[in-house]
Amino acid sequence: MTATRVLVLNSGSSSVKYQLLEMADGSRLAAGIVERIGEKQSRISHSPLASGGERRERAEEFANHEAALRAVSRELETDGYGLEDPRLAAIGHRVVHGGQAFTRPTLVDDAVLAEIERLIPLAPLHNPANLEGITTARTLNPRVPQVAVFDTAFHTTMPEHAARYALDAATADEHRVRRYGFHGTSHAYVSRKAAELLGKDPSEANVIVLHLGNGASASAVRAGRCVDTSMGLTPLEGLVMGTRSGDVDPAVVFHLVRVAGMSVDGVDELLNKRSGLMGLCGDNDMREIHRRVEEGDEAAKLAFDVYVHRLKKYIGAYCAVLGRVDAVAFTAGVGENSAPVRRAALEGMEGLGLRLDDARNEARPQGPDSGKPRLISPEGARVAVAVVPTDEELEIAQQTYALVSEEGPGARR
Ligand SMILES: Nc1ncnc2c1ncn2[C@@H]1O[C@H](COP(=O)(O)OP(=O)(O)O)[C@@H](O)[C@H]1O
Ligand SMILES: CC(=O)OP(=O)(O)O
Ligand SMILES: [Mg+2]
Repeated sequence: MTATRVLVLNSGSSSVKYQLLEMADGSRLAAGIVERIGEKQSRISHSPLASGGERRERAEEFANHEAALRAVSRELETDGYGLEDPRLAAIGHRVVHGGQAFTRPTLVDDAVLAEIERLIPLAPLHNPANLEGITTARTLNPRVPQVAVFDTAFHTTMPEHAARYALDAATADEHRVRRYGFHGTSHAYVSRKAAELLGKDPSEANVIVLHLGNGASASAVRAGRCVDTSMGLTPLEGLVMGTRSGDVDPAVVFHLVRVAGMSVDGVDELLNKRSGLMGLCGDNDMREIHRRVEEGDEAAKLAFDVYVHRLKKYIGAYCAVLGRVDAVAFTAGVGENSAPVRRAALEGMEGLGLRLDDARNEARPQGPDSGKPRLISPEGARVAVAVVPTDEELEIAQQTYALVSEEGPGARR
């Protein structure tokens, strides 16, 4: 029996999203999410897609990622897709921080695990969860290859002048302080899809990708290679996010420590978890912010305006970095669904060739078209503006499968 299936695990700080894909035809066999890991009301929601069976949802206390993954394994087993299934070719894991060491998908061994662990200080919210996902998956099936696909990998092509902070060089080198960038799997996938939508080869297209989810980042992609991105040493720099501040004057930190008497950990927590949209108006969900703006809520309006102003600045910056822009692609939860954010972000940018067709921007394609990339700029616009739904799980599965197919049975350990 040939092994043609890939299980993808995306372990976040408090959730695990997973998908089982059949690579022979690209179909999804099962998918689900475990949420609120470590809390009393954690829950699992599992959809057996291939059989068309009902979604199964259940509340259960999952103390950690190991318990969550064991539950995922049991759900898959119930559908006849146990982790011991010989049709499983590999398990692909999203790993957020790969530092400079990892520039491509990598077969996991003890040395790879040690390096992911060494990078924890640079991604304290994400890498520990990714590690626990990998070690648990290895325990559940020690024979199937485990592949790590890094958020940072796509950004390793950034030129040194974009990756460097203007800091004392010896200190920066000693402590690996540089800009790494994140969400790379999404930026890679979406920039390629945007080129395809224009009927171009990725090597011919310059694309600005705006990945606007809970975490948010922008990238400038020239001829299929990333040349700049908004996240830096950690996923805190750049755009305004759900709970993260994005760019601030670094002296804000000294001020809060020296004058406000906060601890360094306190400031870290403030900037990562109590800032962004949440900090400005008490809500991190863009849908809720739209609702409050409609009602005339001023704090929500200010949060929306700060979010959009930052976004606009990065779009302008990346027009300058790229010189010629073929497409601007909006993606992830906010980018794919919020017509008001897209409209406000591009307002007044006609001078840069950026225009929207309002009817296209407001349209909400249903059914099989809902997941497809679509243009929202008018016919004949100098720069194409597009909504391109991201699919990090599919991209991780394809990169994982390509690696184990290349390596052949020797990849098995
Ligand atoms: N219809 C919508 N309008 C505006 N924002 C939306 C809509 N649907 C989802 N979102 C926003 O998308 C965000 C989550 O994006 P997502 O890409 O799923 O995040 P992540 O994968 O980082 O958890 C939330 O802030 C949510 O408010
Ligand atoms: C790197 C990052 O910010 O990831 P997420 O958006 O999943 O939090
Ligand atoms: Mg996401």
